[in-house]
Amino acid sequence: MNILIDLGWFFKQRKKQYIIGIVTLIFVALLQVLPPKIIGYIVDDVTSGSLTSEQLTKWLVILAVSGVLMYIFRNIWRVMIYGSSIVLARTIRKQLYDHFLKMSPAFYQKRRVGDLMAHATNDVSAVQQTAGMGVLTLFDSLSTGGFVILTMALTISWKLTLIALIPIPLMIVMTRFYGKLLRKHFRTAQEAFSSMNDKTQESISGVKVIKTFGQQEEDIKDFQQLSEEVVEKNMRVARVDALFDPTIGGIFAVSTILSFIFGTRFILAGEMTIGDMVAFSTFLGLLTWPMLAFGFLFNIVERGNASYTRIRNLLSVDPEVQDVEEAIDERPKGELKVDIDSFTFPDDSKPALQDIHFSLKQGETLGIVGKTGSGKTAILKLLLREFDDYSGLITFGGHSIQHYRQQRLRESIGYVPQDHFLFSTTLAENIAFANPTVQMEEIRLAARLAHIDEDIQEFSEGYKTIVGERGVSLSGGQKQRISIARALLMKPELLILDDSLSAVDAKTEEAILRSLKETRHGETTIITSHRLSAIQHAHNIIVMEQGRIVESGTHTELMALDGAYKEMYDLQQLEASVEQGGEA
Ligand SMILES: Nc1ncnc2c1ncn2[C@@H]1O[C@H](COP(=O)(O)OP(=O)(O)OP(=O)(O)O)[C@@H](O)[C@H]1O
Repeated sequence: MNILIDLGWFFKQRKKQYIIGIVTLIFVALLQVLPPKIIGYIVDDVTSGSLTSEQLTKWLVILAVSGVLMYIFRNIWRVMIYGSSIVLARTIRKQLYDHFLKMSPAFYQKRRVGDLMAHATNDVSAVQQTAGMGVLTLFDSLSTGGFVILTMALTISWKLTLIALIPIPLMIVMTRFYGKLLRKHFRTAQEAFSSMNDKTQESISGVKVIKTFGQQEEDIKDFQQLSEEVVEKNMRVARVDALFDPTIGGIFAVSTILSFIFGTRFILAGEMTIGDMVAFSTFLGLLTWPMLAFGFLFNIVERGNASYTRIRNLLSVDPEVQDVEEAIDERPKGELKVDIDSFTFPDDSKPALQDIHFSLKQGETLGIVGKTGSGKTAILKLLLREFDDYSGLITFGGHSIQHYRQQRLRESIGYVPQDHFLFSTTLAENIAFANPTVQMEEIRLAARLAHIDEDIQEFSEGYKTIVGERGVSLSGGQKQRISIARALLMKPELLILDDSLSAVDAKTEEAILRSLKETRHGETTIITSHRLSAIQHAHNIIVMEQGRIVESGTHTELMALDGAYKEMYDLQQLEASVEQGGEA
């Protein structure tokens, strides 16, 4: 029952609705007691031959009125209690969503998307059940059961009532035991569901790779195996589930047998009338639901418990990167100074960056080059505050980047990542992602600067063309340029192109770089690239090797050094001339 206490914060929020719901529920329970009592009276009056038509009408009117009231009250409690449980699901889903958005990439590196989705769907619905059906069954079983038992004891025979209740403690013990078992199995079933969810997500996202490598059959086998596990673990849950009803039914049967044996004796002894016995057995029938509900209650509550524990475990993970107290609430602007002594990725053993020192005045362009895995993106990740755990200091506009509100820092940086992500919406909305209210003219201007406007005009619906599964498929270069337009639209103080021109041809690359140079006068730019043509005109270029800066300077200075940069340059020139020769 812990979960009902753990959800106390929500019950407090919806106090009014729950009170109305529970009070009407209790009224219904009270009203339910009337019909058997009335039937008992009618039976006795019929047996004694004293029933008048007036009396019969009176009883029938009472029955009809209580029926109408029960109809109204049942409706009210459903709206109040079930309605609140839907609000709870929405609240928890929002808590999870807010939490997901607060978390840094390190969090996602450790967790699987399918698992996170399972938390936001299956687990939330199990908790919703607890706040709806769970609360209902708790109060319904207690109030209906309580009133029925009290009426039986006080108006018919307390002795027979006690006899009928003899097997109840056994029922409580058994349902508690099943409840514990159920919680354990339900948790493992939810974990299996998470894994299957994850597999489905991964297979659908990676379907092209799976097909290209002819791995469909293997993938189907993997999926089947996970699916089998889900079935097997849910079967365990179902097996425990299946124990509740027969146990309760069995115990109820014992109660009925006991009350018939002893009821007949009491009638023969003159302690009870036949009408009393008829009423008593109807009351016993009314106890079926509270008893079953009691079983349901354990069932629902234990599922809710397991799911709420999973959700709370997830919510209790603090974001690695957080705003400091009284963080600067302004967009940083000005000189960028990077002094990183050392940085190691979480769970990694050797540093990814060491002794990285450079500065960049406002309006300047920095080029970062180096072999794959040399640490170019790692520097950018620290600038974006994806990780805070490094020794050294990065300042932007004279303050440590860790002293700005993260939101402000991110607003001032237009980051075009290597792996582009476009949403399944229109091209215009994809470009205006960071500022959805922006005018179409500005969207087009950004697209023109990124040299994607012409391509977009060629699509049948222009800027309204939908991207992704439901719409047009874009080439790698087109996606890159849309991502660049998206970043440019933010009018960032610092534009970062992380190898973002790799999929466009040399001519388009040059045109984009020229537009950037012409339009971004006072703003700073960082470009990482394998292709030296992209950074050749930068004010400063750093050459990375195994997480360290091995050379730095302008293109001319670096060429004069005759080191790693010159070697890369010569190699790329050679490649270019071979390609040209090949084409000729
Ligand atoms: N999240 C991470 N966790 C652990 N190690 C990482 C992580 N990201 C990158 N690395 C490692 O850090 C090193 C530097 O990677 P980085 O992505 O900065 O290289 P890069 O120069 O940008 O390469 P590329 O040009 O291929 O993008 C690599 O050895 C890489 O394996």
